[in-house]
Amino acid sequence: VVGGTDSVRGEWPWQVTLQVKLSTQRHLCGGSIISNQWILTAAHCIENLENPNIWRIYAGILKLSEINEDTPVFKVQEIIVHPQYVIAETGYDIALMKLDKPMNFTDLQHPICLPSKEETNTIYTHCWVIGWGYTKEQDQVQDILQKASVPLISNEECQTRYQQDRITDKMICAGDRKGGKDACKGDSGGPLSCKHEEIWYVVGITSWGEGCARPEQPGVYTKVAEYADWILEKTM
Ligand SMILES: O=C1CSc2cc(C(=O)N[C@@H](Cc3ccccc3)C(=O)NCCc3cc(Cl)ccc3-n3cnnn3)ccc2N1
Repeated sequence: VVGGTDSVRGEWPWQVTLQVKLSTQRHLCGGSIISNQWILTAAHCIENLENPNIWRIYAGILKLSEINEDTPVFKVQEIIVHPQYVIAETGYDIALMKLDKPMNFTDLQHPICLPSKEETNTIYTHCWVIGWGYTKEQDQVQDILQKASVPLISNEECQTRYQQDRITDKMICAGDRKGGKDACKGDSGGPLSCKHEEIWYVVGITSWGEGCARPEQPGVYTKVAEYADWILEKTM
């Protein structure tokens, strides 16, 4: 996250770190707890990594350095990638991971609400991008979970910022016109979390953008409300 600050332990209890164990193990993407056995993330995180056995998921984490062999870890039983996904820039950048065992909810790890498809016209005014990603375009993954508040922008304005791409109604954009706050490498798959009438919703999934926090280049997120039916169909 560019332009963010350190989160407090327990501030984003739905945020998980999705890690890949090959010769070494490393944080690759963020994800959101949406039920005791399902994690919501981005389809692009799974590209060429479709084997469920290489994934390790950690919940209730503030600092990546707190993870060690004794840290409770979840393995993945099943990965479901949206069938229409090709690349992030053309949308359908959404995937589900089924945990190998149901998670016990605690103050530090519990789900975020899914927006319902009727809520595709709710005006969210209190949205945050969260992650362990870079804090500038050339950087490294951060130890402490970062947070930055970002304003949602209209698809019409977002389309003017991305003339080479089609900003569809299943995408949602966020960022200040002057730049300065945004997701960046390592944040993708994580939630764009918005508080509405005292309840938090995963309004977006961190997907793509032209650079990080550049002026007039907002972050582009998968609009979760547009996939409510798909998510329920796959997880119920
Ligand atoms: O230990 C390490 C060091 S290197 C490293 C890189 C990445 C990475 O590139 N992630 C990409 C996505 C990705 C995931 C898996 C494989 C390949 C790529 C990302 O987050 N991409 C974020 C995309 C993005 C989204 C928004 Cl909303 C706004 C701006 C951007 N960015 C534009 N340019 N950079 N970020 C993830 C984990 C990593 N772990």
